[in-house]
Amino acid sequence: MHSALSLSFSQASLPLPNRPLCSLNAAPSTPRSLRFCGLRREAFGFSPSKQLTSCRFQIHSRRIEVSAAASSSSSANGNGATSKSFDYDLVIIGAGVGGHGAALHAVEKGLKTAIIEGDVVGGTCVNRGCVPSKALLAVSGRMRELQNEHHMKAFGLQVSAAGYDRQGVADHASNLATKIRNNLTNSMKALGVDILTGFGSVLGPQKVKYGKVGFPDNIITAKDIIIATGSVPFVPKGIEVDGKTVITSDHALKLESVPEWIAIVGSGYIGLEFSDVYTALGSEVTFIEALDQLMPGFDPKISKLAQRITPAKDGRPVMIELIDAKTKEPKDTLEVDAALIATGRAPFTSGLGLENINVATQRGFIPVDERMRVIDGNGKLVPHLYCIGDANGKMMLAHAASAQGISVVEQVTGRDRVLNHLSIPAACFTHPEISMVGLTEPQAREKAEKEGFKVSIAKTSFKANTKALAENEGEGIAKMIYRPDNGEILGVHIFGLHAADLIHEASNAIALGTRLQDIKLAVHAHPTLSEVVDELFKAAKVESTASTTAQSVKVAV
Ligand SMILES: Cc1cc2nc3c(=O)[nH]c(=O)nc-3n(C[C@H](O)[C@H](O)[C@H](O)COP(=O)(O)OP(=O)(O)OC[C@H]3O[C@@H](n4cnc5c(N)ncnc54)[C@H](O)[C@@H]3O)c2cc1C
Ligand SMILES: NC(=O)c1ccc[n+]([C@@H]2O[C@H](COP(=O)([O-])OP(=O)(O)OC[C@H]3O[C@@H](n4cnc5c(N)ncnc54)[C@H](O)[C@@H]3O)[C@@H](O)[C@H]2O)c1
Repeated sequence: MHSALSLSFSQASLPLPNRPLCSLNAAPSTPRSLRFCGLRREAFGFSPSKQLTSCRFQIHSRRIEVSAAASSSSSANGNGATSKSFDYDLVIIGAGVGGHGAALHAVEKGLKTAIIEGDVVGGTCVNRGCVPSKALLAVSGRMRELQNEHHMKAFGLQVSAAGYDRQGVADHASNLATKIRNNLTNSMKALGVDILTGFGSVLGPQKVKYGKVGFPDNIITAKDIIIATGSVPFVPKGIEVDGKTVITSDHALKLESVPEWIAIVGSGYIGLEFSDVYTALGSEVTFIEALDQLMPGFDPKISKLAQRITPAKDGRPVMIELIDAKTKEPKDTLEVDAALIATGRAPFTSGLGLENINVATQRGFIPVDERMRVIDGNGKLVPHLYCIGDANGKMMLAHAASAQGISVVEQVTGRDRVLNHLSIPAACFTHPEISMVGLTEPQAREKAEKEGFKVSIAKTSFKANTKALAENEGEGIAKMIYRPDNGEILGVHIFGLHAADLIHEASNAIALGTRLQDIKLAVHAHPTLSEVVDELFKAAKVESTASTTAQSVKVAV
């Protein structure tokens, strides 16, 4: 498998420590225009700016700061009584979406639960991730539509020049983050989860301390402990982030400026979503990607299509070779107004006291088994200790963190549950959206070759979908990879209007083991976008000897 695929969307996106920018060699077969030592320029939007400012790089490391004195809220109704020997049944370190999901489920299961937070409730997703970025993307979607005269005319609409107030857009993002943060906090308080403020660490088996620097530590015991400490932006060595001209997503989400020309280093989720925002607000965006293709984690068909229609004002993406792959000679210097470093996320696991329980991290990630149980330095499971979310690196997505938390609570309350990560959907909220679940085609073919089964592909487009056409959004495709011998869905990839919502029919089918020969008989309302997925299922050619879901798969109840 090509190394690019190891950074798959459906797998952990490992940051690449100590990897200098542009240090990767492209595959020898790569065409000349793509042969660069991992550095490629792709300009979308306006033609290159003439007036450019050099970026200065400085090293900056980020630490979570304890924001408030250690305190505990009183336990209200709903939070169960613990067994006598422990302060709590469950203590969670980190109140991001993973910790929050686990806490709510724990209370539902009757566990006396506490959650320790060293910064603000909601973690990355709510404060510096999913939530504010989707608010910015909601604005970029509308801007795109209003700016697209052709699109508007096709509806018979006339719109005068669209404009925006930068601070107003920024406020929309920060207001939404505040609102969701309050919702999260209130939901835990209402159920009686004790929210303990301070930096938490593991003192020993079933023992945790938390507190603020300079204050005495609070020590609590728990029958089970979940580490859910998340991640921070990963910045490759040698790049200095100043928060103004060289920024990470933490800064970009505040939208303190809209640079005329911005280089985005890394073409993963963050790079793509911010390119959507910046281009809609008038910036020229240039991608710099270390691997030999843009969007290396996506199914190749989808990434090709997405690149082709990434909005470009002049319709011509510019591609410039910067460094020779073989000689490593610099070919060009890129001078831009700002650079967004979107090269992955690093786990935030330092200071957790892992040495007290003989746990060694792997590139910062906490090693866990398929049940999120922490593995120690001797390869043994640490009793009563779990790690969920970005900190274990299995799948750096908000809903994956939460689902892992729920699966841990299920286990500690006596119901064994192994989460199928191949059934967890992912979506990139660009315009149009991109979504996926399961394997990409190259991954599926590799697996098929190893395990000796056949792979088939079904494709449909949005072009014939009535709802999409009514919206003048006929550009888009859906692709499914499946086994013709038994009707198993291996992967689904959608690119088009509301792709992020459409993927769930496929992800639920994978999670429940539903086979194509059954789901293709299900009925979809007309006219809806979900008919795109219906068509995809109906297009599958499953061998007549394949048994139905009920006979072939045991669905857990
Ligand atoms: C720009 C951006 C956009 C994103 N968009 C999406 C999206 O649209 N959809 C999606 O699914 N995912 C998205 N993600 C990813 C998502 O935010 C993460 O996968 C998710 O937040 C991980 O949740 P978590 O609970 O593991 O960690 P986090 O959300 O990072 O939370 C960890 C919490 O633990 C606290 N903490 C850390 N150490 C300690 C300690 N020792 N003691 C006490 N507290 C501690 C932190 O302060 C933090 O509050 C996005 C990420 C970014 C950066
Ligand atoms: N919509 C969403 O669900 C969403 C949105 C944003 C972020 N996220 C999550 O946040 C995580 C971080 O996102 P991300 O986009 O930073 O990471 P990513 O892993 O998705 O993409 C990083 C990209 O940077 C490239 N890269 C790495 N080092 C480089 C270097 N030195 N020079 C040039 N390119 C380099 C990689 O090849 C890769 O293409 C992701 O794992 C994702 O799960 C999810």
